[in-house]
Amino acid sequence: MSTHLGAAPGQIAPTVLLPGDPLRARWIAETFLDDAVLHSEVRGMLGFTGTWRGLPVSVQGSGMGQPSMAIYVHELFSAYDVQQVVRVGSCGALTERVAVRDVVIASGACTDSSMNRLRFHGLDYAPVADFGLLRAAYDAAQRRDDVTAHVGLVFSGDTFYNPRPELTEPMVAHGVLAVEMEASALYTLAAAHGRRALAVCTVSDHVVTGEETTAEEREQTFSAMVEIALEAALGPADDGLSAPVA
Ligand SMILES: O=P(O)(O)O[C@H]1O[C@H](CO)[C@@H](O)[C@H]1O
Ligand SMILES: O=c1cc[nH]c(=O)[nH]1
Repeated sequence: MSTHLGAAPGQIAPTVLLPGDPLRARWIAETFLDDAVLHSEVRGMLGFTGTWRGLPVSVQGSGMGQPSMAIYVHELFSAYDVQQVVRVGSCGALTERVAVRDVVIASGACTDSSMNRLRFHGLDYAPVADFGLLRAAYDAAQRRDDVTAHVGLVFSGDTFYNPRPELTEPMVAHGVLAVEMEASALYTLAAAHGRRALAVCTVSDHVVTGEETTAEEREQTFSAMVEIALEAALGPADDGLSAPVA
């Protein structure tokens, strides 16, 4: 056990999917994993371990915002030796190039959070995704015909209700596709611990058009994102074409 996770040593897999919503964690475990076991419910932040295509994988709720997420990811890395974390989140689209229910694979994350500046004594740091996970997620998304995926920057904000809407236009002009609340600190923590991280997010709402999904849809319907994350972390289905030549 660690301070905020109830799992016994060895109960968490080297690969963890990380939704903010603990109920999305339960839906993922029940929908995509075989033999999923609940191993943590401290503060209601549910964590499960099961298998996907025979490979061990865990799913852990992280809460909303970088301080909450960082508690869980720090403990996953330092107490459970987790090797790779793929955030499976929701995000708000900032540009009409991106539609509700599209998937955004975050190559890097800007932020207004002070967490990185505290770590680097006021200097800026550029948090980026693990390239291997990023490339694998892009490839997994390209194999599907049921979702449009975008690779680019997200903005990991400390506030959900944006106090500075005038910043949306310059951010979009500088390549930011969507807003969410965790990727930046996740990427920094992974770098600090020498582990792999990626954020794959489904667009739950559109900051420009006002279109939005319901809370239930955000909890239980973002399947493509989950399958892309699983394939990125654990490998594509064996299609028989990649078997080694005898
Ligand atoms: O749906 P999740 O993964 O929680 O992600 C997004 O949703 C929450 C805000 O509603 C924030 O955590 C944001 O990053
Ligand atoms: O942080 C978030 C997450 C989803 N949608 C938003 O607008 N912001």
